[in-house]
Amino acid sequence: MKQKILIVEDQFIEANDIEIMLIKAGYQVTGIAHSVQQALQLISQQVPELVLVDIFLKGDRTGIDLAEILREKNIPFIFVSANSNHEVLVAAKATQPYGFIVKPFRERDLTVTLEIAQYRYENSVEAAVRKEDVLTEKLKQIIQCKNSWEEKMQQTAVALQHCLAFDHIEVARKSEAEASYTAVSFLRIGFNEYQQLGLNELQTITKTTMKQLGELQNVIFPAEEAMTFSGNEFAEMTQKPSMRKLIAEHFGMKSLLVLPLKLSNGEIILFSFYSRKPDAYKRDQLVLMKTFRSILTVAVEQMFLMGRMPAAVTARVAVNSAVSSQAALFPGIIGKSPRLLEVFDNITQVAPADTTVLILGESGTGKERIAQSIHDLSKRSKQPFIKINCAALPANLIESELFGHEKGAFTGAMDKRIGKFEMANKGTIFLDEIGEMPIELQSKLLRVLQEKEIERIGANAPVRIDVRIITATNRSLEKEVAAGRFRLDLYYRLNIFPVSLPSLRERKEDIPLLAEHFVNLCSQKLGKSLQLSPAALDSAMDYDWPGNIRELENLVERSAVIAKGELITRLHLPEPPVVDEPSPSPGFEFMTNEDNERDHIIRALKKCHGKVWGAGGAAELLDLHPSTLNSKIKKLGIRKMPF
Ligand SMILES: Nc1ncnc2c1ncn2[C@@H]1O[C@H](COP(=O)(O)OP(=O)(O)OP(=O)(O)O)[C@@H](O)[C@H]1O
Repeated sequence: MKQKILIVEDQFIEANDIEIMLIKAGYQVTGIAHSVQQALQLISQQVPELVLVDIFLKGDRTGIDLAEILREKNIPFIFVSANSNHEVLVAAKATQPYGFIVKPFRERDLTVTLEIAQYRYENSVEAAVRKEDVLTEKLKQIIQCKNSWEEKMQQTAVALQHCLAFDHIEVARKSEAEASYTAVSFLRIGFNEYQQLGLNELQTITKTTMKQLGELQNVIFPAEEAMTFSGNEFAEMTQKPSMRKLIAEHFGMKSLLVLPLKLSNGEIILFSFYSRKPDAYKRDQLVLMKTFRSILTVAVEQMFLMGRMPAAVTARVAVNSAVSSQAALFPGIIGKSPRLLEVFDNITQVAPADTTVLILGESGTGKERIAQSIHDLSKRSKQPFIKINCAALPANLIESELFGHEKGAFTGAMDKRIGKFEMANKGTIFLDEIGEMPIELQSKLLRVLQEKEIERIGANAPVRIDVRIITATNRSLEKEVAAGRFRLDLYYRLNIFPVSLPSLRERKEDIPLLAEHFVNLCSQKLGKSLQLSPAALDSAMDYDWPGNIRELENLVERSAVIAKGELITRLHLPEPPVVDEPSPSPGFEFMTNEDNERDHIIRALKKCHGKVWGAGGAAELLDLHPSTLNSKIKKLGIRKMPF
């Protein structure tokens, strides 16, 4: 039986059309609402399995307002709208819909969108179940090993990290008889690396006396319910002196999720997860943690039976040999910044499943490396990992490259050829620069995703394949969809599990480690023992890195070759960005289109201080692809000069 669907649409005729399409396709329509209020009324009478929501509705509330309520109620929804401008897409996307369908649409578009929604929903449910299974298994192992209480807690923290990302965790115990908590807490300092923070550490780091710390510990917050605090709520909660305020201020934490566990003897164990991201914890994370509550309670209770939590905790850096290190799991991926750790968390979560992954990030941020890691950490690791760059192939070759061809399928097809998809069978295919895939081919890719079969050009029967798909792009696919260059249904199929890679500018704290790594690689290559001078490192920290890690890697290599001795005293960074002055006002003379375009680009470059790529760059401002802008700069002969 297909899903029960509620239609929320204020245009009578359109609502009617949708209803006819749905019924014809075998869906059950629970009702048609013309406003948010009416929709809520209908939902209170019968909960639908999915809601189709128009964005602009009669009344003062929009479909986006309804979407937020639906998320609260855990009811999946799809937007239906004629308006696909970028701002609306961004606002709609923030509500995490299961699909988006643009009017006017055909019956087939609607049914495909519904199928994708179903697939995505099942995937998210399956992901939650998988996380719970993995956590249960890990907790069992932790209980059985003969470690101390703190070690067990640290291992529990590591296990939880894969379910809920955090930068600091505190586990506190409050017995009925006692007025204050005893707590053990860990600050994340690397992937699977935590520093245990006891009162002694806090005293040193925060320059607070033991007496003051004792007083702060006595400020206890009610802990009956699982709750999240972010944004203003977090700021308000951390106004008055307390341990929470101390942690927030000294470690830069910006949001909190608290999860109280009530043990059978009445004691309360309070898990506090802190994150440096202001919006890390929302309803979804809360729901997920609540589902883990019972398995955590049982596990913590058993850990208690084996050893009490110490009243005063001595601090030390907790390094656990039982957990795999970053170097072992992600060889060659350097960095410890919170943004990169978040990426590692995402990868470890998604790698074991067959879920399709979309890697987003500027050029040179390491998308290919990350794709390789996902493959290496998956159960397909012994099978092929096939990469293909959709931007590097001429449009007329991509199809045969991807799907292969039969002998004589087209002029020049002298032999039968196996395509990349077939080569990747049982393994993983990595489609880089997916945003560049020609629209005609996108429907074929969609078919592979839906039917799990491919057809060689010129063949008369499809071939079944079992391939995990990882894609990557440095473009905004939403913008591509809005511009009609990328299929919305394909976007939803690919965007099941997005992993966003930070630019190097967003994780400058990793530059010293990365620079050292590349210097070591050069030393090996050149048979020297190279070092980077502090001044050269400082210049790297000040630079904007539009080309990200690849640019850093290339610059280190170039500077190493140029360096006279073994000390690299200078990184040969590009000259500060400089651009022409726009042409003087034309007065009564007419300007050509070319002059206008030239001036327009120069103004944009000046506004962005000469930056072309990435966030805040001229390409973004002009809504152009950076390489398109670069070729225009060349073509229009825009020269460099100081500004
Ligand atoms: N975290 C990292 N640590 C060390 N080296 C890295 C890291 N990330 C990327 N690199 C190196 O930087 C270079 C660029 O990485 P990669 O090719 O994966 O980037 P990309 O995002 O796929 O680029 P593009 O979008 O241009 O295809 C590679 O040589 C890669 O090995």
